[in-house]
Amino acid sequence: MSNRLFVALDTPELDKARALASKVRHHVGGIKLGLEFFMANGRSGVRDMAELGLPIFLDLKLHDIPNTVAKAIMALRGLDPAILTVHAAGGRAMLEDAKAAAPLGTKVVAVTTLTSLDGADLKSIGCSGDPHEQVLRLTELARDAGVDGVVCSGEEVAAAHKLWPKGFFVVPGVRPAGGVVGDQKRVVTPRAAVNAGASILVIGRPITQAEDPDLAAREIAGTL
Ligand SMILES: O=c1ccn([C@@H]2O[C@H](COP(=O)(O)O)[C@@H](O)[C@H]2O)c(=O)[nH]1
Repeated sequence: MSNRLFVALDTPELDKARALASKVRHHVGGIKLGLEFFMANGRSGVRDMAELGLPIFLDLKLHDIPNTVAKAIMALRGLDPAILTVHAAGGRAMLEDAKAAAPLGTKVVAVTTLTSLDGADLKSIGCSGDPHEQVLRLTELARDAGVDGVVCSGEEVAAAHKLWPKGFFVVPGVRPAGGVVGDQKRVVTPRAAVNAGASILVIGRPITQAEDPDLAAREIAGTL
């Protein structure tokens, strides 16, 4: 992928998403649409955004029993996003069925441990080990289940890449040096994420909430 920067357009407003995408389109390699966009705009909204001609990453983070996830993915047929997310914690059978249900051209990527969680959060939901161990455990599971890659933070991507040299690694929780971290807890800079082995970076607010999103995207892309 020539430009590894995917912009997260986290808004329910189609017009706003379209306007932002038009502003940054020359500095990003793709567009990430998440739950808030999909809940508000559905399939037609995704189709609308695809008209810009950039790859679409549909970040729905599906997590349910295997049959339900597979049927949900089949119901997306026709949209054929470049990338689609499911939660690795759904387990091996769910990951296998998700991959089998997805169109050939769609990379199915498993979320390992949300970048908004730290060790204390994991402990509070009953997970033993720190985020690093949890990411590696779920990376092995995703690899063995036959999906295309994982989502992890820039703090774990080098170790995950070592476990799975042919995997596709999506890294959110990325902030330019000194940027506002917000609700993210495991954060690295764009350059550090790429150096550690990220296949693509997902960056939202540092671009979409900047005074000049076009300039912010250009500056970030320039550091990669
Ligand atoms: O572990 C994860 C998985 C997905 N995300 C998504 O990435 C973007 C990050 O947005 P920022 O504004 O740059 O924080 C957002 O759409 C999340 O849903 C993540 O952050 N962490």
